[in-house]
Amino acid sequence: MPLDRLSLAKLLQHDSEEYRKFCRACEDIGFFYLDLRDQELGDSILSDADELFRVSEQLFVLDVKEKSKYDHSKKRSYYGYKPLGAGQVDEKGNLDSVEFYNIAKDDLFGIMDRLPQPEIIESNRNKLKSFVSNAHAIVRLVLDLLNEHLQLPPCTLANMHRLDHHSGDQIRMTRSPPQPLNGEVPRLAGHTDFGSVTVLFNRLGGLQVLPPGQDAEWKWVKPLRGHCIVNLGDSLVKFTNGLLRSNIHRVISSPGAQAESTRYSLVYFSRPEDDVLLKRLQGSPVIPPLPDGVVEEDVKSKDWIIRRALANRTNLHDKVDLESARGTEQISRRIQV
Ligand SMILES: O=C(O)CCC(=O)C(=O)O
Ligand SMILES: [Fe+2]
Repeated sequence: MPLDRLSLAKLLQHDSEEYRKFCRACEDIGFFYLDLRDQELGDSILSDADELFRVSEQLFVLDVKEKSKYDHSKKRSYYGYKPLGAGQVDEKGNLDSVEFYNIAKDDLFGIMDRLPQPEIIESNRNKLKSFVSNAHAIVRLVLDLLNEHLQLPPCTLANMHRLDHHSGDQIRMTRSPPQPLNGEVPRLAGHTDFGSVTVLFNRLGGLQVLPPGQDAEWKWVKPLRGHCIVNLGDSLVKFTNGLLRSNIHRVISSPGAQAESTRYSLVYFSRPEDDVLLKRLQGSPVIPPLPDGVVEEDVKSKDWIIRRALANRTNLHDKVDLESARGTEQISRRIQV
């Protein structure tokens, strides 16, 4: 997929051509590469990511019984461990083939009761915090540029995403075993991200996006050295009544010889603060109005995320209803009905 390659340095300097490309990418696709090289914040997060990929290897190598002590899904929390195959990916009942470990920003910054963590996480709290601070700075840049593009009152978006306030922001580490013979079933089913802005690092192919339109086909997103991938999530679609786009994406078996290797990814998900309502924002002259007679539901960020994160878990439901896991996928397709 020929995604834009935007430069962090240029966006921080508010280069007008880069800003224009950024705004277009957020409306049309909702996915772009961000070149992090030769910029202080960028170099810092690249080095955090290198270290956390090593931490992730040491985490996932633990015995599954040990890791499963940190599966909190029965307590309706998506933090901690999600075992391989814990989620259903399609109507046929096929299971995912990726394991996750989710670490709450609020836990790292001491604004929630600490969850129990394996030693390898405990001993790397400072690195994890550094990654969160840097990822959050990238998120803040994206939100401030979008705030300007939407002509919202200053800091409208930033004030819904404060680092020291309760939110579902999290780091996710993922590992997926080699699957050279299992090309048909996605490792992670097609979805839009639940929150606001995602900052993603991966090293092997496997990620695909579904462009807009009726006849769209899945396109590979190739990892690029020195870059992260940034994508927008459901809340920005809801805040802007569909002006901004949250692209459907999935993870399948890596292409060619890469299919023989274990795939890791490292993600930062930023999400609106827990009590923020996911509704069209007031005060922007460019956000389209709701159609006549449409009244939006009052759904809080926290409830939206928990519903989506746990809806496909086979240990929580007698029968998984994939429809109830959906977010803004239908809007993302941009198919006129
Ligand atoms: O592993 C990847 O490349 C993407 C993961 C992803 O989309 C997610 O965890 O939401
Ligand atoms: Fe995702």
